[in-house]
Amino acid sequence: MAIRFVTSNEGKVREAREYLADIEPIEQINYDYTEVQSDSLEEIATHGARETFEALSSDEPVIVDDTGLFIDSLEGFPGPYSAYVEDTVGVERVWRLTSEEKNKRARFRTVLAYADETGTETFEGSVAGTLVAPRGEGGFGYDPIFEYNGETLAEMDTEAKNAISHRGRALAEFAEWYGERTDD
Ligand SMILES: O=c1[nH]c(=O)c2ncn([C@@H]3O[C@H](COP(=O)(O)OP(=O)(O)OP(=O)(O)O)[C@@H](O)[C@H]3O)c2[nH]1
Ligand SMILES: [Mg+2]
Repeated sequence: MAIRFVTSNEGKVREAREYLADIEPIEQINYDYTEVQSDSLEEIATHGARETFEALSSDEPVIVDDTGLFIDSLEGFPGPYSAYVEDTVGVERVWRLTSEEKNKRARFRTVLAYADETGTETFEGSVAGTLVAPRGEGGFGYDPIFEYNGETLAEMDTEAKNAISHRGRALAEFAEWYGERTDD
């Protein structure tokens, strides 16, 4: 049975497909679920997945991915507001905000929520890295300013990014759980 990935972000879908291709087909759908006002990615993703599953008549399970960039020197900003901050001030200015700070550490976190008729489950992944001046053409979002092991996420191909990324780790957890569950 296909899994419906509820998102407007094609980069997320590309990464999920690369990872889950052998498990289930991933179908992208747009559904404007309520983004609850919360500083918890888990709460936002769980509500989104549940609401979407209940609203659509099909039995096919849904997943929602809520991601944030948490910058140490800015007390975790933009965190759950990462999409809003990218759309308003943009990635380049987020870099400039932190370029003067001594501590350039940041962390990406993804919470993936899965919902079907039996309930909702969440899976989490995170990666720590260093903020740098933008480099690379791949990826999306904040990828060009986030360096891991000498390379920005935008300098990696999808497979290399998935192997170390917040989303890749959440997808790995999900795939393990989903595999065990469909075995029996
Ligand atoms: O450098 C990045 N590497 C990533 O792997 C990544 N994943 C998400 N993001 C960005 O973080 C915000 C998440 O917001 P978000 O979870 O609400 O997603 P979104 O609004 O883009 O799509 P949707 O799924 O909500 O429709 C948005 O600004 C995304 O561009 C990333 N940036
Ligand atoms: Mg969003």
